[in-house]
Amino acid sequence: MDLVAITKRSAVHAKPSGLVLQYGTAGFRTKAEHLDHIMFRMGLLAVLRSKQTNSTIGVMVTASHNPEEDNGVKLVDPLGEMLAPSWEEHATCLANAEEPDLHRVLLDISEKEAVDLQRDAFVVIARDTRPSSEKLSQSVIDGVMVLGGQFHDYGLLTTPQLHYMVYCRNTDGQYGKATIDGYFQKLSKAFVQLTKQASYSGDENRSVKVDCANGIGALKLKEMESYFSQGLTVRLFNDGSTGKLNHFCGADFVKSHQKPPQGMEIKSNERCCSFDGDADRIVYFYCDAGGHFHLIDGDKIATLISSFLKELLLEIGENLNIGVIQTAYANGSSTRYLEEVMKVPVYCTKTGVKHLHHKAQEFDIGVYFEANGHGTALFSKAVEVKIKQLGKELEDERGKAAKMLGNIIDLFNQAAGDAISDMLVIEAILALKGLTVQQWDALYTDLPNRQLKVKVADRRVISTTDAERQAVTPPGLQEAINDLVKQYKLSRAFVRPSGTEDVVRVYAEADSQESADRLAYEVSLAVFQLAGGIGERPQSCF
Ligand SMILES: CC(=O)N[C@H]1[C@@H](OP(=O)(O)O)O[C@H](CO)[C@@H](O)[C@@H]1O
Ligand SMILES: [Mg+2]
Repeated sequence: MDLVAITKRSAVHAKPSGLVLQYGTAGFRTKAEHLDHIMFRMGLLAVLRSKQTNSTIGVMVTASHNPEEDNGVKLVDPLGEMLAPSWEEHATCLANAEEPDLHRVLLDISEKEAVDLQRDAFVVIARDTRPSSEKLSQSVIDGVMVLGGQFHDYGLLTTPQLHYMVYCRNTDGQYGKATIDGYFQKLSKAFVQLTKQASYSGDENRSVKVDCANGIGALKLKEMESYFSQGLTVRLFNDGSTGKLNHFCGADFVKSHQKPPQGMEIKSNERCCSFDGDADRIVYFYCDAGGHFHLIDGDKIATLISSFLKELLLEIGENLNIGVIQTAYANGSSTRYLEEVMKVPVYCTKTGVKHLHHKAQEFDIGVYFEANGHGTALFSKAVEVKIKQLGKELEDERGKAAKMLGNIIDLFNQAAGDAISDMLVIEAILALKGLTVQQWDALYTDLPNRQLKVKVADRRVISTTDAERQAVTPPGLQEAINDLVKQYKLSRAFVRPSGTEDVVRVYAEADSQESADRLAYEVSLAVFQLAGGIGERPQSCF
C-alpha cells in the first residue's frame, strides 16, 4: 500500500467533517453532493475485497428509486451477491474515518480479513443515469487505481446487469458472457425459444406497456428490443427523454401510492408494468373497465412463477424441493394461497434481498420476491444440469417440459432480482398459459393493507425477532400491538426500524381497508408513545 499516494488522492476526495453514513440494506445512499469521498473509499474497499476473495468485485453507482438529486453506491460480491455483512461493517468504518485515520483503517481491515496485499485486484464498475453518476463513478475508479487495482468500467448498466457481469466473470463465463451483448443474447434466446411454443396470439397479447421510471431501464430495454421482438413488443413510457427520474412514476411510486404512474396512457385492461430507477424491481398493473386500478405486486409475481414451475416439474416427473421466500410485508392472502392452495412451502425472512437470496439458495428451486417487486428464482447447479440433460435426451412431452424449464432457468437472472429478466419470464408464462392479466390477478384477492412511517428519536430502541414480525423492545410494545390486532378480523400488524430511512415502519392488514387503516394508525400511536416518537403525533388517514 502506497500510503503517501493514498493520502494525496484522498485529500482530493475529502470527507466533509461531521458527516456520518452507514452502509445499509442498499449500500450508502444520500444527497449526491455528499458522496464523493464515499465513492473514492468504496473504490479502495473493492480492491481489498477483490484481493481477499481473489475474484472480481463490482461497484454500482445508483440510488435506485430515490429522487434524482440523491445517489448511492453498493459493492457486489463474487457470485453477484450483496456484500458480506462483516464487509458492510468495514465499509461503514472506512466511510466514516477522518482523513488522518484512513491508513490505519485500511490496514486494520486488511489485517482482520487476512488480505494478501500482494495479490492482483479486479473491479468492475457501472452506473445509472443520474446526472451525478458519471463523476461519482470516476471517484470510484480513482480509489481503485490508487491501490493498484485493475478495472473495467461498463458505463451505464442496470443494477442487476452489473450483478450478472460479476457472476459471469467469477464463473469463467459458465453462467454467460460478461458483456451487455452476452446478457441480451442469453435472455433473448431463452425468451424467443419459450414464446415459440406459446398459444397466445394477436398483437394485443404480445405487447406490454412499460413505465421505465425515467431511468436506466429505458435505455437498456431500447437496446435489447430488437433481440426479442419476435416474441414481444414493448411500448416504453417515462423513458427519460422528458420526465425526471422516479418522479411520479416507477415501481416504488406505483406500489406505495397504489396508482398508475404519470406519463403513461392506459386503456382499460391493458397489461402494464413499472420498473424502478435502476431496474431491479418490477410490478404489474392494469385499470379495469370501471377505471379501477389493480396492482399486481411481487407476491403475485412469485405466485405466478412458482405455480408455473411446479406444473412443469409435475410434467417432467421430477420431485424437486421448491420453496417460496417472502418477508413479513407479503400479503397474508398470498401466503395462504401458496401454502393452502398450491401446497408450496413458504418461508419468511428479514427484509432486504440478501436475506431472501440466502434462504432461496437452500432449495433445489427457490423463488423469492419482496412485495415491492424485487426478486428472482434460483436453481441449484445440479437441477440445472439435470433438467437440461432431460431436455436433450427426451423426445416426448416430458422432454418438451424439460426444454421449457431449461429456457426458464436461462431467462432468470440468478445473480439478482432483475426487472427486465422478470418481465420476460412473466410475459413468457402468460403467453404459454394463455393467461390475461386479469386472470392472473384473480388468483387471489389481496387483503387490504396499510403501511405508515413513524419518526422516533432513535429507531434502534425497537428490536425485533421472528423475521421482524414481533417486537422484543421497547417493553410493552408487542403487547400493545397484540391487543390492537385482536380487535380486527383477518388482521396482522408489525413494526420494524427501516434499514434505509430514519423511520419506524408500521404495517397492518385486515378484512377491510378501513380496518387496515385504523389498525395501522393505532399501532403508529403505540410506537409514538412507547418508542420515543418525535415531531407531530401520527395523524389518522381515514
Ligand atoms: C417495506 C419495504 O419496501 N422496504 C424496502 C426498503 O427497506 P427498509 O429497511 O424497509 O427501509 O428498502 C430496501 C432496499 O431497497 C428493500 O429491500 C425493502 O423491501
Ligand atoms: Mg432498485
